[in-house]
Amino acid sequence: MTWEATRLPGAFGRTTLPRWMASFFLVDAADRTRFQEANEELNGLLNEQALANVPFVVLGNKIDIPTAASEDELRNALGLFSHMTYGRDAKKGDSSVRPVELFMVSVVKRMGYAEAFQWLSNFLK
Ligand SMILES: Nc1nc2c(ncn2[C@@H]2O[C@H](COP(=O)(O)OP(=O)(O)OP(=O)(O)O)[C@@H](O)[C@H]2O)c(=O)[nH]1
Repeated sequence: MTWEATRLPGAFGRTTLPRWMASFFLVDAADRTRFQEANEELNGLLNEQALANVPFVVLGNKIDIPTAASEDELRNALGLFSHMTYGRDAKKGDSSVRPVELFMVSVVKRMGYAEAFQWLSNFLK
C-alpha cells in the first residue's frame, strides 16, 4: 500500500503548501484487510482544503492477482460512489463536480495506468 506519497502535503505544513497539480492514491486491490484504512486515508485527503481543486487519480493496483477486488467493489469500499466526478469521458470545466476517478491497474504487468494518465491530462491542459 503506497498512499504515503499523497501525505507529502502535510509534511510542508498548511501555511507553506506548494500548489499541487494532481494527487495519486495507490491502493492494493488484493488486500481487503486494508480497505477501511485506505477509505479513511483517502477521504481525509479529499477533505483537505488545500486539495479541494486537485484532480485525484485513485489507482486500484494488483488486478493481475485473481482474487483482487473488482472496480465496483473497490469503488464501494473506498466510498467513491459518494463523490461526484467528471466521469471518464468528461472534460474540465464543470465546476459543480470534482475530478476524482478510480482506475484499476497492475503496476508490475504495466496495465491500466495509461488510461489514468490520459484522464488526468484533461485537467492539466
Ligand atoms: N502481483 C502484483 N504485485 C505487485 C504489483 N505492484 C507491486 N507489487 C508487489 O507487491 C509487493 C509489495 O509492494 P506494495 O504492495 O507496494 O507494498 P508496500 O507499499 O511496499 O508495503 P505496504 O504499505 O506494507 O503494503 C512487492 O513485491 C511488489 O513487487 C502488481 O501490480 N501486481
